[in-house]
Amino acid sequence: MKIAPSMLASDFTRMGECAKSVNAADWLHLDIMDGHFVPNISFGPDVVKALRPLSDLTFDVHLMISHPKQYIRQFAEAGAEIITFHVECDDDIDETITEIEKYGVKPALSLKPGTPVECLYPYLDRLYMVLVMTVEPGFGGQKFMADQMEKLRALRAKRPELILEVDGGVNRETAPICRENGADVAVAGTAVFRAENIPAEIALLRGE
Ligand SMILES: O=C(CO)[C@@H](O)[C@H](O)COP(=O)(O)O
Repeated sequence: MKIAPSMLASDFTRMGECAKSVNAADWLHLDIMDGHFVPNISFGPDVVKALRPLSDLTFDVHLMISHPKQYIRQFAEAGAEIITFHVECDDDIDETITEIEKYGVKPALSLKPGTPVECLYPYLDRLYMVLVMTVEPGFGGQKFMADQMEKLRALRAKRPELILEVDGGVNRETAPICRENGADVAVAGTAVFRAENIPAEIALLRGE
């Protein structure tokens, strides 16, 4: 399982150093929150752009915003390689996927814990990845929701080749549950950035 540390859990006074500190990981997860789709506000495309030259990891941008379509160009130009947006957003889903594809970025969809997995089915053929939220989006440091694992199993059965990412509450205890249920990538914020030995923690979460 690949590990994508979430910069939301990093020390914002030294984000550059924090991005470099997780170079042993696979992807860098960048949580974008607008204070409307979720109650929290994080950071925007300028921060993604500033971090881009500091890391060779795949930039995995997760848009928790009500109107993703109008911001796709900015995040693509900032260096996003994967852009995930939410099936519950207020924009047209197919049009937003088309906008992501227009910039040569890989499109992904996410869903909140209360949203049935079937809501994603009409779009699966167009997606590179699905991000299954294992907490209510908005804040780091929440408890992992194991009941979301059935979504992973349903998606794997429906589209065996689809990349499946999990996000929220992933730590030493819950990472094995994600692996057992077929997650390809796990986002981990608190577990990675609060670790005493970050590379060792990443290896542990990967299952090495
Ligand atoms: O998108 C989110 C929260 O909305 C996640 O990326 C969390 O930020 C993951 O943080 P931890 O649960 O690992 O602390």
